[in-house]
Amino acid sequence: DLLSDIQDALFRANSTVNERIPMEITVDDNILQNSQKANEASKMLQANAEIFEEATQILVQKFGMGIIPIANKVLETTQMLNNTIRVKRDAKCPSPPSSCSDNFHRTTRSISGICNNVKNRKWGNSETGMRRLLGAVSYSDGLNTIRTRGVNGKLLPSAREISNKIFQASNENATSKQYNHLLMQMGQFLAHDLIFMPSSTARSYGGGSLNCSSCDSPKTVSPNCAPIPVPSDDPYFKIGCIRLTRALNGQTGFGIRQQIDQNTHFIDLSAVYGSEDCEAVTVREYKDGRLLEFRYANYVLPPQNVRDENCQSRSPFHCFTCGDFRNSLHPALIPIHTVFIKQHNRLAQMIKNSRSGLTDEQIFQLARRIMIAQWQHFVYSEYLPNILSLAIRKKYDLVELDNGFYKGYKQTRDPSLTNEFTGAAFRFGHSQARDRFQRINNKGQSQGDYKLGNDIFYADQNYLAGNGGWEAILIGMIKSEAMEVDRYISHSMRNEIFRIRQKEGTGVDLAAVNVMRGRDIGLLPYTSYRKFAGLSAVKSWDGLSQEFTKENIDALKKVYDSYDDIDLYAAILSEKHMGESIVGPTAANIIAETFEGLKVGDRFYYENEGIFTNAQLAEIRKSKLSKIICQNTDGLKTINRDIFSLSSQSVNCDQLADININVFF
Ligand code: HEM
Ligand SMILES: [Ca+2]
Repeated sequence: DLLSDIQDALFRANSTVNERIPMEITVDDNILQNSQKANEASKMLQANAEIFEEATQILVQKFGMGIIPIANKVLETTQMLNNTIRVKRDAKCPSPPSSCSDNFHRTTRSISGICNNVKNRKWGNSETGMRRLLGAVSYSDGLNTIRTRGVNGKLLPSAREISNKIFQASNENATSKQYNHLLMQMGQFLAHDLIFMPSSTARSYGGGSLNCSSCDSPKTVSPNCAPIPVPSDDPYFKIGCIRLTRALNGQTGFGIRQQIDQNTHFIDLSAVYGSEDCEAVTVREYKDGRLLEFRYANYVLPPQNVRDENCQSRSPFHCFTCGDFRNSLHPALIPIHTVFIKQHNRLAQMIKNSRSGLTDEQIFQLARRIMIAQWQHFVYSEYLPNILSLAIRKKYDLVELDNGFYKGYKQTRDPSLTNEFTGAAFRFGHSQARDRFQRINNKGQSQGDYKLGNDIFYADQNYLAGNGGWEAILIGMIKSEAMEVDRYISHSMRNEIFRIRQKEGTGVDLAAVNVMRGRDIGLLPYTSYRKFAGLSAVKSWDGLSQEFTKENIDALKKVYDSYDDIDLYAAILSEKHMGESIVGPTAANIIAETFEGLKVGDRFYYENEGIFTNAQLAEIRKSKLSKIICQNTDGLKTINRDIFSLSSQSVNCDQLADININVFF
C-alpha cells in the first residue's frame, strides 16, 4: 500500500545518498576558498533534504507528480521520517520556544527571527527556504535537475561563455557620474543582512567543502557539483572548468529542491548580531550591553577569529568574527562591520550613562533595538531611494512616513526573500564594484590603492595603520566613483574571486557563478518574468527593443539561441535603467517586491505602532548614515550631506543631528 511505498522510498533514498559518501572529495580552504559555507544547522537540513530529494524521485517515477502532496500528508500524520532515518538536531543551539506568547517574544525581535510572525512563527527565520516569485521552477525534471537545454533543444551556452561575451569589461567599463563606491559597499552589507545561501557540503562526517573543480565532478565527486565549462579560447582561465558547488538543498518534505537562507531574511542587522542564538553569543562582550571589539594600534576592529580557516592573511592579521561569516570576504566590507559594532557600543555607553542600574541584557537589547531601527531607516530612506525610483517605491509601499505610525503590517504577508531576488536581481551590485579600491586618509591624501582580486579573504589591508587603517578604505569609498550598473563587470570580479595570491587561475568568475547559480536554483528564463515586471510578452528578438539597446540585444543574440533562453541575471544587467532607478524594470520590480515583504511582513518594523513612541521615532527618523560614519571614525571632520552622492556638498560632522537617548526610557 501507499504507506509502505513511501516508507520504502525513504529507506532506499537513505541508502542511495549514503552510498555516495565514498566518492566525495573534500578540499581545504587554503587551497580553494569559498564564502558560502554552510553552518552546522544547514548541514543538518541537508542531511535530511537529500533523502527527501531522492525519495521524491522514486515516488514520482512510480506515481507521478500528484503523489507529492499526498506523501507529505502521510509524513505529517505519521512519525515516518523519525522512524525511518535519524533526524539530526543541533545540540549547541537552544531549541525554539514552546510558545510565542511569553513576554520576551511578544516584545523583542529574536535573533533567529522566530515568533516575529506569531501565526507562522518560522516565517523569515534563519535556516528557512526562500519563496519562488512565480511559484514555479525551471528544472529539467521539474524537481531538481539543472536546466541544460534551451527552448529549441540546443545546449545552453556555458555561463563562462556568457560572462566573456556579455559581462567582459573593456573601456566600456564606465564609472558612475552620480554615485560613490560606498553605495556598492552598503549594498553588499545589506545583502549580507538578508541572505546567506549556503553551498552543499560533503555528506561524510564533518561536512567539509566539496571539491567541484573537475568537469566530471558531478559524476565522480558529488551530484551537488555544478562546474562551469571554460571555452577553449578563454582569455584568462586555462582550465577545463570553473569550480562551483550547488546551493545546499534544505527541503523539509517531499517535493522540489529548496534553497535556504542561513541568515534571517529580515532587515535586522543579523550580520552584526548573528542569526542564531548560539552565534549571537560569539559577538557579545556580556558587559554593559557591549559587542566584542579588538584593538589594534589606535584602531577598533571587530574581534579576531584566529581559527578562520578560510582566512588567507596570516597572524597577526587575522580575519574577524561578526554576525556573518563573510565579513572578511574583502577588505572594504570590514569597515562597515566595524562602524556598526562601534555604533552599537556608542549607544550602549550612552544608555549606561543616562540610566544607571540597567543590566547588561537590558542595555544590549535597547541598543540593538535602536540600532536596527536606524538601519531600517537608512535602508528605506537613504539606500533604496538611490536604487529605486519614487514611482516604484510608491507602488510597493516603500516610502517612509514623515511622522506618525505605519499601519500596513500584515500578519498574512510572508517576509521571505525570493530566489529571484537573491539569485539574480540583488546581485546587480556586482556591476558596481571597482577593480581597484582607493585608500584616502582623513586629510584627503591618497594612500594608494589595492586590487580587489588580490585581497579576497585577506584582512591585512584593514590593519595597515601607516596607510590610515580601515578608515582610509572607508574614506576612499566615499571619495571615489562606483562603477555604473551595466552589463560590464570588473576584471577582479570576473576572474579573481577566491584567487590565492601569486596563484593565477585559482579563483572563480563571479558573473559566471551568478548565471550558473540561477540555473542551479531553478530560476526561470528572463522572458517568464516580464509580465510580473509589467512588460509585454516577447515574440521575437525585436520584442526586446523597448527595454534593451540594439547593442545589448546583439550581444545577447550572439550567445543565446533564443530570446526565451536568456538567463535572468544576464537580462537584469542588460536592461535599460527604468526612470530614476539604477536598474531596469525587471530587477526593480523583483527588488521592490522583496523589500515590500520585509516591511509589511515584519512585526518589528520600526515605524509600526507599539515599537517606539512618537518622540522616539522622530529621533530615529532624523538619523543619517553620514552622522553614524562621522561618529564612529576618528579622522572625519566633514562628510557628504548626501552620503552616496559624488556631487554632494560637504557638511561639518557636528552640524548633523545626534540621537537624543533620553527619550528612549
Ligand atoms: C567587492 C564586492 C563584492 C564581492 C567580492 C562579492 C562577492 C560575492 C560572492 C563570492 C558571492 C557568492 C556567489 C555564489 O556562490 O552564488 C556573492 C553573492 C551575492 N552578492 Fe556579492 N559581492 C560583492 C558585492 C555585492 C554587492 C554590492 C551586492 C548588492 C548590492 C551583492 C549582492 C550579492 C547577493 C544578493 C548575493 C547572493 C548571496 C547569497 O546567495 O548568499 N554583492 N557575492
Ligand atoms: Ca537578517
